[in-house]
Amino acid sequence: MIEFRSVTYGFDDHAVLEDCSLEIEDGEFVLLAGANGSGKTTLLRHCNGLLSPDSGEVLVDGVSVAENPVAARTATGMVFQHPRDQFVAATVASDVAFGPENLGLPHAEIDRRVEDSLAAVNLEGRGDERIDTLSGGEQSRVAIAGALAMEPTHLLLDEPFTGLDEPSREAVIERLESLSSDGTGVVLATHDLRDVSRLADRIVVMRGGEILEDGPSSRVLERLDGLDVRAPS
Ligand SMILES: Nc1ncnc2c1ncn2[C@@H]1O[C@H](COP(=O)(O)OP(=O)(O)OP(=O)(O)O)[C@@H](O)[C@H]1O
Repeated sequence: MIEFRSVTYGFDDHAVLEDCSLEIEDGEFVLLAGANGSGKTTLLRHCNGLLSPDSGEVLVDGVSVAENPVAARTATGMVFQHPRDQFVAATVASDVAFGPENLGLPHAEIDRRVEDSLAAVNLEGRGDERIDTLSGGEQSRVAIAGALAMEPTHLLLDEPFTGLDEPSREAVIERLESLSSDGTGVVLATHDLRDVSRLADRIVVMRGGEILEDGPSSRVLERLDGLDVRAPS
């Protein structure tokens, strides 16, 4: 479980998160919705210790992220909005393998995870390519594969569909759907709820650093007017 307890956070003097409290159960599929600048990315970055609250606390599986960021990072696989920020190796397969290698897994298991994760994002057979020769959308898919390969309890994705073409978007949605039905928790930050709202158990809407709505998808979808979120048509 991921728990935010009264989390407040600011950049300089500018408050970005205000008293955010949220509990995300294992296996839940949660859409974190909100306009640009509403605080979604900032909230997600607290789950793995990239940011620490000015006040309040974030816990993953009952353990404070501030006290044990390594445990939090193992349990929560994060896909950043700008994938270039997260690459650590030169080629596709070596980047995707990096996380599982750090977990000390056997080679055969690492190879299996790399292969499965690349297939999930339509990049099978492209493991030897250099990341800096890929398009932006392909790089996004490598970043998603890297998080999938960690087989985390919760997968956290920040606007993962930006720049993806339709087949890749569909492949990723399909993969999220199957991961979710296999019990992986998914938290997907987006301002565009098309295609994904049907997958979610719950929608949390942020505005101005506050949690404005939090409830079952069907109920929240009826309350999106004026929240600058693109609703499913
Ligand atoms: N490094 C930073 N320094 C100063 N202010 C920042 C920084 N990162 C984010 N902010 C500010 O925090 C607020 C929330 O930003 P955040 O990126 O969390 O929003 P978001 O909902 O994820 O938006 P988007 O959909 O555009 O990614 C914005 O006002 C933004 O300008």
